[in-house]
Amino acid sequence: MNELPTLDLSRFAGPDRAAFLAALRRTAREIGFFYVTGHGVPDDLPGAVLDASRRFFALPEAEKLTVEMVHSPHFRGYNRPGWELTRGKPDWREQFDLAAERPALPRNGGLPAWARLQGPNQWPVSLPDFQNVMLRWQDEATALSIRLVQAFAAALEQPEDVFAPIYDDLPNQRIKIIRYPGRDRSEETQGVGAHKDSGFVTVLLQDRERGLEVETPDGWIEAPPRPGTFVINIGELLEMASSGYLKATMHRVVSPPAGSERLSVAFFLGAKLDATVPVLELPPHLAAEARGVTQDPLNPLFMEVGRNYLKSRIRSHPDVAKAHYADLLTPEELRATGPGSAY
Ligand SMILES: O=C(O)CCC(=O)C(=O)O
Ligand SMILES: [Fe+2]
Repeated sequence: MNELPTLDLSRFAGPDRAAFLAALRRTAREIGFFYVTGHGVPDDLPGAVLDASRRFFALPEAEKLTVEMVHSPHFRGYNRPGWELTRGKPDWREQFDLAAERPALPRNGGLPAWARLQGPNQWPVSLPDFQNVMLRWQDEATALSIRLVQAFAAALEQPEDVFAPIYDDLPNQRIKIIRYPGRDRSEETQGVGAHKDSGFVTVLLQDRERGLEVETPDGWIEAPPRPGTFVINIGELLEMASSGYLKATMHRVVSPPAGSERLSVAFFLGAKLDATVPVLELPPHLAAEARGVTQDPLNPLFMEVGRNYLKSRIRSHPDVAKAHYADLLTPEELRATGPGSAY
């Protein structure tokens, strides 16, 4: 196999549903990554989201730094290239993170530490349309992701809404707008290091430049942009809930060549922060094919959604952790300085 399969989600509601679910089940178990068509997202939206993203990155650095992530206990805002780490190594991408727009909870209300993740976004003041476009994308991508989660549930012969109790009302959405600057081939090429995503599913919108790579049983393959599609991948939450039937797959981005750049916008659907991941009871013929969850000692997984999510945010953003979660860090973590001070 040297390219990702393409699945037409509109078949989920059509006469062809059983064949669609069989293809989805096989793809989800073997690769965990695919292109989706028939997704129902309005035609104008992907282009508008990419245009707004391009305008954001074109702002003067001083302005981008007014919304730098370190100002936000909720891990929202801008990171300079090199300021996010994957497995302790800097990713060469600048990015802007936003999530569900909700009020911050009181810090000393006896709530668990992950409750600090909820809160408002930071918005760039000189781009008044940016917020509208991004929140519209958040709504559309949430609807698409929930539809996909329903399809995965159906593919595993569960009720479609089996996961609704852990995403209803307050799903944990996140959008990451990303620009990968070009780099000379003699330099490091980590745009973003190999990782799995943590939530239910990820919906990825790519501009024109390639760079995304996906680990398959036959080795790493490229997942170049294809107009009219999104790249979908399964996160660790669905892998845990399905005892490893649905596969959370490693992926990475290689920096584009010097003189070019790559833009992408990733949407992540996570469960409610106060939820615990349920373990589905699979029918025997599917349970026999489930591979079990792979635990990585460098990245322990927790079934409590808020705890798991806060762990990954703290590991990725040591500067934000020091500014807002110092009470959770060890003296050694607190002493470390600068973006490269991985722990
Ligand atoms: O930019 C991309 O294509 C992928 C980004 C990604 O995997 C992530 O941010 O989790
Ligand atoms: Fe990812």
